[in-house]
Amino acid sequence: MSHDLTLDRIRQAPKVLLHDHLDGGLRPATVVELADAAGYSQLPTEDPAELGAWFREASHSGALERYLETFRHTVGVMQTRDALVRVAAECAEDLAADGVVYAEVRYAPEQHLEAGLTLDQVIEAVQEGFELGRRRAAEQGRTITVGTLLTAMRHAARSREIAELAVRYRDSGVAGFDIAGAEAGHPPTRHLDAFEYLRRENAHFTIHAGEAFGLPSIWEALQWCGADRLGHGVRIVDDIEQGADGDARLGRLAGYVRDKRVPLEMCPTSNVQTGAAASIADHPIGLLRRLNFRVTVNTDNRLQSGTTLSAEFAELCAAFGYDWDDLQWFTVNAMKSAFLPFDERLALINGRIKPGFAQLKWASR
Ligand SMILES: O=c1[nH]cnc2c1ncn2[C@@H]1O[C@H](CO)[C@@H](O)[C@H]1O
Ligand SMILES: [Zn+2]
Repeated sequence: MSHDLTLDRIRQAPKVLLHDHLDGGLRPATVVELADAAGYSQLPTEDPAELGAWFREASHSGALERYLETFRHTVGVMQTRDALVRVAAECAEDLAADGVVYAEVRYAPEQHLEAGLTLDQVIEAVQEGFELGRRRAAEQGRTITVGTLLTAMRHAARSREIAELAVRYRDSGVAGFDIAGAEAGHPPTRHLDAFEYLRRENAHFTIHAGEAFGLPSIWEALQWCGADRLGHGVRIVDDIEQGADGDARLGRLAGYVRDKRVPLEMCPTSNVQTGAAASIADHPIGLLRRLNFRVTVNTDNRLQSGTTLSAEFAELCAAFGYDWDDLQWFTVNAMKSAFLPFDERLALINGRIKPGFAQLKWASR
């Protein structure tokens, strides 16, 4: 690793985040305060530092299903308008403080109805929170653009309804759609009507696929559902054969993913926690980057992983020796893959990302 790629310097780089869950990114202290306000008594501890450590440990179980159990506490305290506004505002502020200039943050509106909010009220509260956070960040000299992705839970049956909301709110801050939740036993084709509807509406969507389940999940997400991007997609390496000579041979599906430049939303720490990768050093991102797949780097759940986008990059630099050019490559990949109009993507690449990295490279000559 080049010695100047410290966490502090990486924070200064203008970064792009495509895969981050709103209910996986609360500050531990906020979880405690919201639980207190709502009379939620199921937290394992009320000490913020201990709670942060608890989330990291409980999420490091080697299984996605166990990892997802921790969300009962965050979703549990995100049931009122005020809570949703606060969590979204803090999310925008925290991402901006980490140097993120463009983010797409996802959440499942259907999980926030327990205290009587309607789906529309949930979406409007979250949008209001992001606008508040954006303004607070701007007051501190940090410009961030945040879009949201509406997630439908893959074990449930509301995907068509949520997809319709993603279309209805697309001019009010919603950038796209996603499905999440336990992957094994819940193939994306169960939600085909939602995806077909979105395609007819010229809308964008990503699908969590190839995380806890392998190639069939990726194949369905792309060839049956028509996903624009893959959430994780790590298991695409199962379709790549590495010869003793160091040569890689791509199967049909891996070849398709690379040829079509399908964006992979990779989340290294999360993948180690759920067992999708043995360690950061063993993470398929090393191979996929070498083979020039359209790889992007993401946080998934900052609370459960105790991470930030800068920290994910720092880990990758330590494991794979990445330099500023690599970090810029991941960032431009992400910006190119965003669910944002082409002219706005280009403006961020040329107006913020390239000048920002040029400055960092210049300073570390
Ligand atoms: O990595 C993941 N894989 C699959 N589902 C996830 C992951 N991270 C979070 N969620 C699920 O998405 C919901 C909405 O944000 C969360 O409540 C959690 O259940
Ligand atoms: Zn995710």
